[in-house]
Amino acid sequence: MTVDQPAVLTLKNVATLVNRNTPNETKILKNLDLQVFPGDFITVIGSNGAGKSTLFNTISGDIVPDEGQVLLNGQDITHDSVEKRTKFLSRVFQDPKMGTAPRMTVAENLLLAVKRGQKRGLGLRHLHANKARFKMLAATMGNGLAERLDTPTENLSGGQRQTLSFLMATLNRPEILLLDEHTAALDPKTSAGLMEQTSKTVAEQQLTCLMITHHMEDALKYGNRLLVLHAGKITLDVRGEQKAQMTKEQIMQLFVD
Ligand SMILES: Nc1ncnc2c1ncn2[C@@H]1O[C@H](COP(=O)(O)OP(=O)(O)OP(=O)(O)O)[C@@H](O)[C@H]1O
Repeated sequence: MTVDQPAVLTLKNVATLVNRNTPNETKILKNLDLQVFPGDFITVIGSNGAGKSTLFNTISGDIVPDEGQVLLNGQDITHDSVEKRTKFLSRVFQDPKMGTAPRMTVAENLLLAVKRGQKRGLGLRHLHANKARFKMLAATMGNGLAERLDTPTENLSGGQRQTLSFLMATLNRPEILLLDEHTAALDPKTSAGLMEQTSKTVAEQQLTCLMITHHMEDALKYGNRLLVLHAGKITLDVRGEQKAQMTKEQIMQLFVD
């Protein structure tokens, strides 16, 4: 992470309303400002309903904010569609079923990920040419995925499927990677394995990444920066040594307060 470089992603005074112009109108994100710098690995925590998913939906383009702007490398992308943003942004969701096409094999899914954002698509005939690379990539995950390249993803375990989603999301080195509780649906051992792999990939590729988690330990252990969201506002934003010094108890206290 380099704060002396210009921000990759900027949220300027972003506000999101629901039930607009009704008596139930509520502001979810409350004029939020955020600058994400190249190589930032930000863990995002907050109680249920704090606005974490709304924040990610705003970054991904699923939600257009009612006020404020979203900028990528200084360019206004506030009104750019989700599809347009897939050129620079990848997201992995909590549900292992979300990131992959179930009837397609592991290799075919990986080919889809390679094709993403390219003007001219790669035909399935390119599968063979990419097989060796896919096998090598899958082998780095160390969970048997490399032996299942020709298996439809619906026949994979949840852990393997989520690992594949993660691989697909990082294959083309996205400028921004959003991890939306991506290990929450996995058993503790599998979850820990994917978290280690995540940390390794983010470091190796020097990715800029935001990760929502409800695991305090993971929020503290991983990343260079920690955000706490509460009632639509960022109530804590620490990085580097300051983050490293934080304890679980201090974070819990923030939630109580
Ligand atoms: N379309 C909507 N209509 C009404 N309220 C909404 C809508 N979308 C979100 N909310 C409310 O906005 C608040 C923030 O929701 P959001 O899903 O962003 O929180 P979160 O921090 O991701 O929560 P969780 O940890 O439970 O996933 C919640 O109180 C939620 O009920």
